[in-house]
Amino acid sequence: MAQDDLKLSVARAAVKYVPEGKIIGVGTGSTANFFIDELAKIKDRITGAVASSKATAERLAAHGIRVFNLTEVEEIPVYIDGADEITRSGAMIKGGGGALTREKIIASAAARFICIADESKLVATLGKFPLPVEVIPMAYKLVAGKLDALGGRAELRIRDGKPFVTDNGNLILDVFGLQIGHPLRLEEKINNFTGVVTVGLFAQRGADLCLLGSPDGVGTLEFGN
Ligand SMILES: O=C(CO)[C@H](O)[C@H](O)COP(=O)(O)O
Repeated sequence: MAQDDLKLSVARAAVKYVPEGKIIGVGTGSTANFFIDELAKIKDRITGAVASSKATAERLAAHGIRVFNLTEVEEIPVYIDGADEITRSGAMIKGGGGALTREKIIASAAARFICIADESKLVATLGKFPLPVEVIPMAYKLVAGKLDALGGRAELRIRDGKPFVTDNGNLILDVFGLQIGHPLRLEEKINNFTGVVTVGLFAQRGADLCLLGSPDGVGTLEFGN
C-alpha cells in the first residue's frame, strides 16, 4: 500500500475526532494536507480552524474553512497534525516542514493533540530523522556549535539553493546523528540555548493519541500525556 494511501486513511479517521461547532487546530505537512481536504467535506459542522503555517491557512481558506488567529480563540478542543517520528510514549520529532514553532504553540494551547501518521513514523528511539531547530538568524552559528557539542551534526536547512526561512522569519538547523534516549531532557536542554526559538522535540507536550496507518487499517495508540 502506498504511503499516500496510509496518510489518506489516517486523515479520514481523524475527521471522526473533530467536535461539532468548534474551532480546531490544524497542522502542516502532507498528512495534514490530506486531513484538511477531508475536513473540507464536513466544514459546515465546524466553526473554523487555527492554522500552524501560512501554507495550511491558505489550504483551509481555499476550501472555504474560516481561519482564526490564536489570539481570537478561547479554546481549542483538539489539534490534529502529522509527525516526522513518534515513539510509543507519544514523544515526537516535528518540523520537517519547518512549521515547528507555530505547531508547538497551537499544540500547547489545545486540550488534545491527535497525531496522524503512517506506520513508517513509529520508532523505538527518536533521532534517525534529523532534529529541526528554529533559530534567530544572527545566532545560527552559535547554536550550531552547541548542538554539535551534544554529539549531533547541525546543518543549516537549504531549499532551492538558499537558506530556508520560516513563517516567523527565522532559520532552521537540522541536527543529524542524535540518538534521543531522553526526549524530555533534550528538549529542555536545547530550549535553554540562547538564540533557539523552538526545538522540534515534542515531549513536554507530546501527543495524546496517535492514529497510525498500516496496510491492516488504522490503529490507535493512546498515551495519556
Ligand atoms: O512537523 C511537520 C511540519 O513542520 C509535519 O507534521 C511533519 O514534517 C510530517 O510531515 P508529513 O505529514 O509531510 O510527513
